[in-house]
Amino acid sequence: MKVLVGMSGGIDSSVAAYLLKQQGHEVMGVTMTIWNKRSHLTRPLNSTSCFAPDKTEDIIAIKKICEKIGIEHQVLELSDLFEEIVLANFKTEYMDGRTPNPCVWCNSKIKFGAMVEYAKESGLDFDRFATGHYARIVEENGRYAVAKAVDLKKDQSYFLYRLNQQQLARTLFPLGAMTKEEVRRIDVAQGFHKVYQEESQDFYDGDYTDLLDITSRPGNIVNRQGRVLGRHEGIWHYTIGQRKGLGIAAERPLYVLALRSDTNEVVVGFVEDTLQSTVTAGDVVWSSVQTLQQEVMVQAKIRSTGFATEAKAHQNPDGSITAIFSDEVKAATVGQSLVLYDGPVILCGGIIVQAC
Ligand SMILES: Nc1ncnc2c1ncn2[C@@H]1O[C@H](COP(=O)(O)OP(=O)(O)OP(=O)(O)O)[C@@H](O)[C@H]1O
Repeated sequence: MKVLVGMSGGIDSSVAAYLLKQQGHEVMGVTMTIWNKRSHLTRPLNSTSCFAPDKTEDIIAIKKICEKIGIEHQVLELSDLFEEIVLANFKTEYMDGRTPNPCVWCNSKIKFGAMVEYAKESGLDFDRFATGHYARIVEENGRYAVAKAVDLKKDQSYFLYRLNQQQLARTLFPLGAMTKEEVRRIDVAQGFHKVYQEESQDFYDGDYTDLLDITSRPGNIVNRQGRVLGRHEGIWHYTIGQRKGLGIAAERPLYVLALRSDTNEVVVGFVEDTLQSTVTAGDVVWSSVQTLQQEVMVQAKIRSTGFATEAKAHQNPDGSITAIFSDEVKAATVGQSLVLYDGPVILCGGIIVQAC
């Protein structure tokens, strides 16, 4: 089989490409560059970031690894698309007071979407696209679904729930059944990386004001009753559930409860105000099932970190999904994703529109 592997220069994609080659596939590496338009920004991330390999030395290092594995390598310049699709969405969401997860968006729209299509249009010949993600794809009753990785500590299935059936059908995750330890051992044995590489951590580690080309709009920090407690420098500097850095003295710790874009207010409250039991998500992507015909018990995740917890889920007449958690969850955030699992397998997921 001809397999195109997304190469970030990190341990995981290097080992994924190596394993596919060992299995006898015809492998080729591809690296997308997406930050070129924004070279004025501080370096987005550590050297293994999904978004980092835009510097010449990074590309040279990736090409060296590909040479070692014995595969061809191509660079695809996608900064226009990244700007149009991921950054534009990120900006709109933030300006509207939501907290988006750009990695979820980028995976479905760019990495497993536009990049793969662009690679085909550029004349690259391949049957499957592979990455070094820790996740699995299962096929049942004619449908593909994303499932958790065997190494639960490394599981990245949450970030991949928006992949559609067509994307899943052409995708391979060679590391899904491996532990990070095993992968690291292969990397060391093959000498792909001389120094230990940090994992990708976040989307962008600079100031969002620079990234989004927006000017700060100071406003009020208020409590749930509307009483003004302090001032803020722009609502996008805050995240729901945040406790530190509010700069307000109170008898008990305060948490960010909501970001109101219409009034430009940050709403704060006490820990008990951050707890919710009912979370609703729209713009649903169906993975192992096409619909929820009746109420089902699931394990649900409302953010990329932490484990899934028990909930009862149902589909609403407008197509959205609602999870009612057995134990209250903390700071479910509008704009993040609600992902429902049946054991290790993703049933569906969507963008959180309401939590109470
Ligand atoms: N710029 C890129 N071009 C092509 N594929 C990429 C790029 N960045 C990341 N990928 C693919 O997406 C996978 C997951 O990316 P992520 O940023 O989560 O890195 P990671 O888990 O630290 O993996 P790695 O160790 O390979 O960097 C990578 O293993 C790689 O296959």
